[in-house]
Amino acid sequence: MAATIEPNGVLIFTSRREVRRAVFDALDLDGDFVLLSARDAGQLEALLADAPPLHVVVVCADGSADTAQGLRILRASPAYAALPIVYVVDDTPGVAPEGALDWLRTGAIAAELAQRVRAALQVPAAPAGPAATRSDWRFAFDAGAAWVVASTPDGCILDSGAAMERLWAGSGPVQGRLLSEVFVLANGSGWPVPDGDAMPCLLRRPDGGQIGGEVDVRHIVDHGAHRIAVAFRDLRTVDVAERALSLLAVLDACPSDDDGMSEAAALLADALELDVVAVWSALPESEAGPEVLARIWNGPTPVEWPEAGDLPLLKVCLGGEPLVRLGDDGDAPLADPLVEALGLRTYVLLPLLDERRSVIGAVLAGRCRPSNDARVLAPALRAATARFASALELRRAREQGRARGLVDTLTGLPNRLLFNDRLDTTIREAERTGECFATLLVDLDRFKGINETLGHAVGDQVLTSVAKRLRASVRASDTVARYAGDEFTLILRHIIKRDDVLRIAEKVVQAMELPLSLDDGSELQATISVGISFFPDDAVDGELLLRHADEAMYGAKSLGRNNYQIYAANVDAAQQQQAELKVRLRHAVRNEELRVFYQPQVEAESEDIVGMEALVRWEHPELGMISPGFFIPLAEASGLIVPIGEWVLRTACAQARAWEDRYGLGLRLGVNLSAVQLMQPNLAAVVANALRDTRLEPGQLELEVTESISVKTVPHLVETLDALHAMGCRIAIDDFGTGAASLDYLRRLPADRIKIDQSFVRNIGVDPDDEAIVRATIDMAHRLKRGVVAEGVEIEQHLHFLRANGCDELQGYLFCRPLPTATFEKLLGERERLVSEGQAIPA
Ligand SMILES: Nc1nc2c(ncn2[C@@H]2O[C@@H]3COP(=O)(O)O[C@H]4[C@@H](O)[C@H](n5cnc6c(=O)[nH]c(N)nc65)O[C@@H]4COP(=O)(O)O[C@H]3[C@H]2O)c(=O)[nH]1
Repeated sequence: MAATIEPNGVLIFTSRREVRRAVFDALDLDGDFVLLSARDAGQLEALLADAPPLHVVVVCADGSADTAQGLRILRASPAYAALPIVYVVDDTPGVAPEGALDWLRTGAIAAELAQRVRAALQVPAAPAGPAATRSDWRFAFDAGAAWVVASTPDGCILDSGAAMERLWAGSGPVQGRLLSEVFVLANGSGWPVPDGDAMPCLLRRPDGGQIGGEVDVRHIVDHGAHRIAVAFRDLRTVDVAERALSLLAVLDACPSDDDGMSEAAALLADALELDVVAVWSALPESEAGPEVLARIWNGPTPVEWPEAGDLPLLKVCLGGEPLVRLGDDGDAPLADPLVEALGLRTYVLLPLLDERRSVIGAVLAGRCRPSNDARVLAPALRAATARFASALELRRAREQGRARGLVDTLTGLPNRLLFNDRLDTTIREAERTGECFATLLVDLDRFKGINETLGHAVGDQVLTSVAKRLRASVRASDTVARYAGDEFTLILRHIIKRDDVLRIAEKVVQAMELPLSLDDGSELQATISVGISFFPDDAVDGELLLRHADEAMYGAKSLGRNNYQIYAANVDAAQQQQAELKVRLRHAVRNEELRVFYQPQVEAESEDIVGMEALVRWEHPELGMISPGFFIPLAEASGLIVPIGEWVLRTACAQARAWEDRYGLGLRLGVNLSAVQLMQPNLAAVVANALRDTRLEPGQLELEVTESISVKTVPHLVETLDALHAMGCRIAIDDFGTGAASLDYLRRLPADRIKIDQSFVRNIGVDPDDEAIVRATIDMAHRLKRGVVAEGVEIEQHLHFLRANGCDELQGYLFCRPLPTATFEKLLGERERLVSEGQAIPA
């Protein structure tokens, strides 16, 4: 008989619930580990008293007194003193926790922890006492930096990283040298210097070679000894394009008003070490002459600026000609009072062009010394110029009056210019916050025909009504703009799941279903085609996002109009893959490739588990775990959802019964029913058989019916659900609030509970409209004597809001992700253990 391999005991010690949860999720997938957790030193002590077999400890190095106390308890126990510890540290660089065998940042738990714990298991137990291993200096620096560590105060280099060895290569060991021999600080300071970042510095090699760069310096304590850690960044590797791009990103963060323009000019001057940056606006039709909008002068002495109208170079540039002078060589420059007054030896004067390529201003960048960095200067300035030009155009539009310039007079919606500005702002924010959003391009089908046959007045009425319906289909925080003629553009913010956007797109298309009423009392049926692209998946710049949405919109048109399509980089390939998967899915049940995961639902006040939702997964042999969000629609389209749904129901009921027999908690089991299943005349019999065969109490089974299923499209929906209800099963309305008929649903269906859709929960703290919907939904459900579960509870803020507003139960990543059967079982086991010990129940 093969020997069974005992799982390794891993102790997780942290008071931070989100870290505990992440560690649990990362380690508890394959059953290799038995996990124990302690939140504080007291709990740790109680746990160790039972002498559980432990092999590795994962500790969150939060610097707290309680963590230090816990570590002392661990080290004081002879059985555990030599256990390897893997530390989890926050994402900012810090100092190595004493005695760390290994460490990782919190952000890397999911990707790296299991591997590091396995590696730690291979390390022979170290003798108790302070670690004698070589220190790991990655704590002090970003990964990949070329670092050295020196003693203090003499600055003798004791240790160095691989990147440093590479820079030093072929020149003997760097250890033993003095910091002052190796690093020459540009400001002339001698070593040691205080802590600091990005200090310009030369790395001097014994072969005489010098490398220009920067150093970050940290004074750290390692095992009680004071050290200086120095990280060197080789600036030779900074590529031209990268510098231009990062400059552009900085400039982009400036607002597009006059202050923003001065801010951008100052940033440009700093980044490129320019002595002067000036921006002029010049309207071709204006008699007033060029107007200075921003003027940065970093030159040695104050100067008197000549009148803009008297500058020959500016005049040439405003005529559309760029002027570049990078040193004293070449033809004698055109005499210019400004160049002379400022003493410029290097300058670039570029025209600013609007979208129609008309000159609307000029930008001057210059230095009082010759330049040898034209490769950086030219592209960086070109990038900056585009930014100044669009700010200038926007400013001009604002000057012309908000009503005329930025808002479309017919529909009252933002126009193209304002939309582009909002899109840029949204991109900048999203880059900072990591938010995902969608861009929709909406085109009226056959609008040209309406305009030509019924006249422009009717065309205008159609556009106005469509604008109103679009505005009404989305949230107040979303943008709807009239982009051009019959084209509208939308930005849908804070998107987590693509499905959320598809739902809104569906709503937008459906919003046109009712005919539009015209002024003369007649009616007209309009339809629209919608293209969707996603930031950042499809593109990270506004122009490309719109281009992709446009392509998708043409895809919708070619599919017969009156529908929406998502941008797909390669539509054919995606369709081909779907067709192949459909074939494969046919055999998934037989091949035992489907799995049921379970996600706990907890009582809002106590956070104790009261139920679970069964969620199917497809473990494709080559593609790995496939989400139901992807394959359930395929299964529905091919009718395969009927056998798959029945398999999920039977598997989950049998499991719920087994847990009931073992733990007796009366947990409720939620199982999703799709519209196709609800259309089967024998559904009630299928459910009854599953309950009979598995011996699960009908009252423990909750069938979840999504709100998007329409009473109209599923014949006998009410009767079917009534029959299931009469059997004793509970009915929950899933995704509540996302459809058009929420109230109607509640009144007509025998629902016991509603599940607030996660798109609303996610916007708690983000969108007051959605908060109001959540509050109203809870209130309405309670008035109608229905229970409420909130889905997608991810952060403490969601929890507090939902609790404060009386939501009964909660489900979401904050408490637990959907878990495979074995892991869920461990969760129940852990709960039982804590309850039997009289301890608080794990959240
Ligand atoms: N972002 C986020 N998501 C959270 C959080 N908590 C739970 N979720 C996810 O939200 C979904 C909840 O299920 P659903 O609304 O019924 O939505 C389900 C359901 O409509 C469908 N589905 C899953 N299993 C079945 C099934 O057996 N039969 C049918 N007909 N549909 C199923 O697929 C959908 C997606 O399932 P999953 O991918 O498992 O996604 C699950 C779950 O993993 C959270 O805090 N944040």
